[in-house]
Amino acid sequence: MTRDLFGLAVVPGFESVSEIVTPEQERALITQIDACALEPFRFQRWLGKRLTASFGVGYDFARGRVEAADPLPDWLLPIRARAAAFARLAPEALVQALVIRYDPGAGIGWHRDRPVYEHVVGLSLGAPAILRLRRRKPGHFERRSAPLEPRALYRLSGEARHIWEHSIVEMTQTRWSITFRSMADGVRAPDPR
Ligand SMILES: O=C(O)CCC(=O)C(=O)O
Ligand SMILES: [Fe+2]
Repeated sequence: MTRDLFGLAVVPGFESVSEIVTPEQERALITQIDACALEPFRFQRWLGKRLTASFGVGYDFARGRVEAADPLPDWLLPIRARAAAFARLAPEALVQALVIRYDPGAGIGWHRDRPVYEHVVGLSLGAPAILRLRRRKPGHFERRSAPLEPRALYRLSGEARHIWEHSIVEMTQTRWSITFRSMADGVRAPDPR
């Protein structure tokens, strides 16, 4: 369990593990992500600054449903295996991989991941970032934050996944991430493309 400076658990259900890949592997992963057909995150007329590509399963925000995406490329499979081991899941349960590049000025606003997914496991690459967490309390938000170190995996489950919202402030240096997700109980992954 990740703890803050005062030794408190950041939020139950947030866990991380450092140095899951070497700096050489990190560079190779970044090269692979940059070679993907990255597109700005779009929602209706809103255009996000972060660049993304989905594998396995995509999400159509306009229709509010999952859609088929290209299968996971081979270079993602060893990382998915490690992410699954960390989260104590079968690798095949992590049906989605979302790769993101946050150039300077790009971040991600407050949200909880879509309820069609259950487990969320992410690998951070490039510049370090802070994952901000908040949950609504009467009249205020309770807030926490957790470091996202490059080459570290983190996991959101339980309370951190379902109750708290998370966000990342606009980056000043480039960060890349790979987020794996499983489908929620009773939600079928679309047939692969
Ligand atoms: O970049 C990250 O590590 C987090 C991305 C995220 O929160 C999301 O895609 O839902
Ligand atoms: Fe998220």
